[in-house]
Amino acid sequence: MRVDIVTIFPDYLSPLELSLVGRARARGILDVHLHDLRQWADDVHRSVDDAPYGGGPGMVMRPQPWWAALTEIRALGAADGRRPRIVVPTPVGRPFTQAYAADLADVPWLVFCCGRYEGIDARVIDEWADDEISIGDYVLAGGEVATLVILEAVTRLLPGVVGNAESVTDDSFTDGLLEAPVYTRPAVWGDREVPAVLRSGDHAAIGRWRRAEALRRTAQRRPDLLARQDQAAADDGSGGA
Ligand SMILES: NC(=O)c1ccno1
Repeated sequence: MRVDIVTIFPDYLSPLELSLVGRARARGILDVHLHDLRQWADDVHRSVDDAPYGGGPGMVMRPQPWWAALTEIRALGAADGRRPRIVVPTPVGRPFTQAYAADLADVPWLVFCCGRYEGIDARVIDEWADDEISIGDYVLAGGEVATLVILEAVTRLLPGVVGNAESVTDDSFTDGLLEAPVYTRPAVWGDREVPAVLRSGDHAAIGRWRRAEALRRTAQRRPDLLARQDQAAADDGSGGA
């Protein structure tokens, strides 16, 4: 997978050199290119923002640098007919979910546009954005942190990135539920003991316990996920969660 990231703060993306994503890059599974938006700004001051039409607080990112940047980046694929999927992280986007991450993990070329200030001129979004994605109902100072979140969730789904493929398929949300609690040694820690079933060696019972705990946790913390499962089950005629 190729990933291009356009930002006015390339250093904000330095965590992409570390850990899981860093290892995926070192192994050639992920090919990341960072671009400073200012290199495309057409004025001597390399300005990327201007006052908003209609007034209001803050500044808006100008269309010219983004148009030039995305035109040049998209042209990289022209020779062999490749076209990137262009993603804009924004609080007004579609909610990012595990399913969305799985969708993006199948895309060979992603381009992330990291907005700043009050956002990017709407004409850029209208023309260029394939996806506007929100990682949650809150506002960040820019799209860089959201890009890191999205990229980590996507990268761990790429073949060969996570050693034990099962740890990906057993993730929270993969089956629509929150994951069951996890434990490791020692069996007793203070006055707290690991549930006996997990030390029983009875894999069928352990599977039942984990499913029951996942359902309990999901009902307690995210009843909306259960409602979504029930609706999906009703739609395809199978039983509920
Ligand atoms: N909530 C978000 O995804 C976001 C992206 C940029 N600012 O906020």
